[in-house]
Amino acid sequence: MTVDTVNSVAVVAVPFPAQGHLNQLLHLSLLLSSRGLAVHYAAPPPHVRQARERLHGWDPKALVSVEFHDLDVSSYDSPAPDPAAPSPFPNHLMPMFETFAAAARAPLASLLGRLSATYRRVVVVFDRLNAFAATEAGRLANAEAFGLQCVAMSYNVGWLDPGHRLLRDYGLQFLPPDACMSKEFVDFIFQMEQDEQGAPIAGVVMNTCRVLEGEFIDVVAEQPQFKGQMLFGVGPLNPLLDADARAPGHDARKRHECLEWLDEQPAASVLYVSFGTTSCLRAEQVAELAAALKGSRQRFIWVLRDADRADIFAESGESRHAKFLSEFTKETEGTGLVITGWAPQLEILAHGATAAFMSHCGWNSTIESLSHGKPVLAWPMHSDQPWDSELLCKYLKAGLLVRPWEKHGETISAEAIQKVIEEAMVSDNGMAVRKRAEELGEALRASVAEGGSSRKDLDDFVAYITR
Ligand SMILES: O=c1ccn([C@@H]2O[C@H](COP(=O)(O)OP(=O)(O)O[C@H]3O[C@H](CO)[C@@H](O)[C@H](O)[C@H]3O)[C@@H](O)[C@H]2O)c(=O)[nH]1
Repeated sequence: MTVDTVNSVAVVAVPFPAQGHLNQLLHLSLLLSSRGLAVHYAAPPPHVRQARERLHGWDPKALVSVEFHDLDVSSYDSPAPDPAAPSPFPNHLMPMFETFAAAARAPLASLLGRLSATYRRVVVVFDRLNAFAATEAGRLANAEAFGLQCVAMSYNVGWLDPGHRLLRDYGLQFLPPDACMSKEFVDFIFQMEQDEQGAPIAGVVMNTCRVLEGEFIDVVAEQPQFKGQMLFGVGPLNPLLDADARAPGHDARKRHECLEWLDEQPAASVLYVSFGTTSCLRAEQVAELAAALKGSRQRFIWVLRDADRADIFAESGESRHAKFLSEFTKETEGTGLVITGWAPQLEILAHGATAAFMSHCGWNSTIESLSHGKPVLAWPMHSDQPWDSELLCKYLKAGLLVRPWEKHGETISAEAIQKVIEEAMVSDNGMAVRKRAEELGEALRASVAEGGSSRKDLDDFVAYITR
């Protein structure tokens, strides 16, 4: 591949505007720009800013290698999430999702038009929720489109055929999408799929790899919907940090205080607790979890925050738990830390003092945890998370279930939570699950290293788009 071949290709990344998606396309953008490709990242202005400010695991200086573009969309409501809502799905984000889907197409088309006039080829890598980007790429003679799959590939197997033999063989349950997502969001996905039917898609880049989902990737490749598409399993996309948990280019003066605290703790002694960016716990559930953490006498870091707003910069920064926290932090001083702001999750997971992760099983959290060799205490909240929890606990055997999704309407008692914490942190079974996660961590590291399957798929993807 000559320098000219690389230079004559522009990659345009089009993320879906929510943290768990912005993040993955930014990792991929940085990986591609580190290979010398011209990469453009296009999103509504607050989401460009969000993706840049929350970048993790990379030297922030790397951001200069990507060109960021604002896709101006009209204003939308950005309400606070409702922790007491009957459905755990973050429906408060719907006005923004709908505005984005309707309005981002025109500014994207104009960006693609400009790039198409300058470059030999324009490669659009779009979040698979944004199929309109593939339609726009299809209007240009020198553009092609690849979807980025931001959730487990095995999720597609369940989505296409919940009774598939592979699921039956492993005793895995796939819940219908409309059980775990709001009706509005399911309708939104189907509407987008329908509108863009026939959009020309060259292939799918997957934030997963053969170590985790080889059998499922093979099944998906056989499905009529994916026939003729190339599949590239390039994950984990998140950087893999060493156990000293120092991201490249890190500035010791800006290191989060929780990392200093972790430095003081014994190896593999801390439970990390966090539920991503789209979930809230009801006040009574917060109290039960707090009692479990205290009762277990295990060291912990707990990220206690609500779901993001559509525009995270509209957030007040105040925690609704401030009163409860002033007491709890006194009672647990020395044993645990509570973070109400943004936590450096990758660094925490990489740290040698971290033993395990109590998580809602968002796909980022799942793959970030496994890629740092840490098991998951699975507490799925909505969307693909119940599936990820099945995969983690029953298939990969690197997770322990805190509570099945079916009980999402109930408050889980402190005793029940504490039992799982103790199982993970001190029992023989917990040790076996931790060992299994460690093995997977090593296998994932090997996947992205020279000779590994993810490295090869990324090489193949770059070779194909620069052909
Ligand atoms: O204080 C925090 C909180 C979160 N994170 C990061 O934020 C991301 C959260 O992503 P994820 O774990 O996937 O959870 P959600 O934010 O809930 O992600 C949404 O998007 C995912 C990808 O589509 C889906 O798998 C989830 O179900 C969906 O809720 C991860 O990279 C975390 O490392 C931090 O760094 N610090």
